Amino acid sequence: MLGVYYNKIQRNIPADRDQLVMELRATGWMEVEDRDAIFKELHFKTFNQAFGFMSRVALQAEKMNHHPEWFNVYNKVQITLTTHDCGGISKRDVKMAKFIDKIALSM
Ligand SMILES: C[C@H](O)[C@H](O)[C@H]1CNC2=NC(N)=NC(=O)C2=N1
Repeated sequence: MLGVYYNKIQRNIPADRDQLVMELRATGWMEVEDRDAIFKELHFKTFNQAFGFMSRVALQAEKMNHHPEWFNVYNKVQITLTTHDCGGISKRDVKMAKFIDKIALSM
């Protein structure tokens, strides 16, 4: 099952990929221009909230063995998601993006 799980969302199945990326776009994610990855910028009220959010995402990332590339300054967190093993966006990234959205809403 690991093979399936890690599968890149193929560019040659545009309908599937477009559907998933469209759903993510609706929640503020965008496709990165120069690599196959998705990106989102989140703003919190305080550094404490931003870091609290990051802590919860970090625990989930470790559980999934799927870690975000991220950058934090005070209350702002920029996140890029991609899958090294397949060199692009996979279902793991979609799962992580949805988790991130859920946690951000709960902060
Ligand atoms: C060797 C290790 O399993 C891999 O590098 C894991 C760790 N974290 C990861 N994180 C992300 N975002 N993508 C990966 O493909 C990935 N793979």
